[in-house]
Amino acid sequence: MTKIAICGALGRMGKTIATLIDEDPALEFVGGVDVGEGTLFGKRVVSSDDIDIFLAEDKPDVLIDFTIAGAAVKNIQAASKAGIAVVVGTTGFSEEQKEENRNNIEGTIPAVISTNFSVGVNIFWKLVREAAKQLSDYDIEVTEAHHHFKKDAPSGTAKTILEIIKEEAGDREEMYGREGMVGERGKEIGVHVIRGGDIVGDHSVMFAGNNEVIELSHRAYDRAVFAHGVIRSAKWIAGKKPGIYTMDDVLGLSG
Ligand SMILES: NC(=O)C1=CN([C@@H]2O[C@H](COP(=O)(O)OP(=O)(O)OC[C@H]3O[C@@H](n4cnc5c(N)ncnc54)[C@H](O)[C@@H]3O)[C@@H](O)[C@H]2O)C=CC1
Ligand SMILES: O=C(O)C1=N[C@H](C(=O)O)C[C@H](O)C1
Repeated sequence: MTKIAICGALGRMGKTIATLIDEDPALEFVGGVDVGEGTLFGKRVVSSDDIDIFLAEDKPDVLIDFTIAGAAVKNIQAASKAGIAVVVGTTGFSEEQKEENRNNIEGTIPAVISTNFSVGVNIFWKLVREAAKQLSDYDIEVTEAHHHFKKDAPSGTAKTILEIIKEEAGDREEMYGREGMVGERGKEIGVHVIRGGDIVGDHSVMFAGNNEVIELSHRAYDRAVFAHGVIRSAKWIAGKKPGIYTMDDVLGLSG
């Protein structure tokens, strides 16, 4: 039985993940951490100030983090001190925060970190990579849409898409929206962010050439698609060697 705790337990993703853990006979939900205290599936959710004592007392095998970037850095540090594996879905990290996470993880604990835990998105990224490689001279535009509560922009998934395109189609400037006399299009990647309603998560990449357009897109209809990937990762990471792993490792798609 793998014991799991969740940081951000009372949030949208936290509750979705806890529901799947509760239904899984191979997993035990031991409780969580959030800004305020509470309960979830009969287990305590403690204040983030008490994370060290919570980890020492409840001893999860895996700590899952879906919070905000600044909080996630501290939570990963706490897991590292306690020697607990982590699965991190939080997005919006700065380069400095990513470096801090690497320092806390490498050589100390195993971690799966992904900007998107949906299996579909992980395959979508591979399709984007192939298209960017083959159509490196086409004009490329990335669009993402999310619910109106989302704090970071562009989404972590869109940032991963931008990294992939730059790796395959050459380093290009990002152009966030366009307004006024913008002149002829340059060697850039247009980036467009939509926020509204309860959109779970849409991403699309357009490759526009002469007389043809190819568009690849992914739409999540339910947060359960992310949560299922998180559960798969939590089962996979328990007992692994220290280091940072990706969903490619979890899904056996590396190499
Ligand atoms: N990688 C992936 O597949 C996915 C990533 N996300 C990311 O996960 C994060 C959370 O998303 P949602 O659940 O929609 O947000 P949310 O706002 O519903 O939940 C975040 C929770 O974290 C709590 N929190 C804030 N500071 C904390 C701290 N110091 N310690 C513990 N808890 C703290 C908040 O009170 C809240 O309950 C975002 O960064 C989002 O982009 C969301 C969906 C999928
Ligand atoms: O905040 C969200 O909701 C989501 N965040 C992730 C991101 O920033 O890419 C993944 C998903 O799109 C939902």
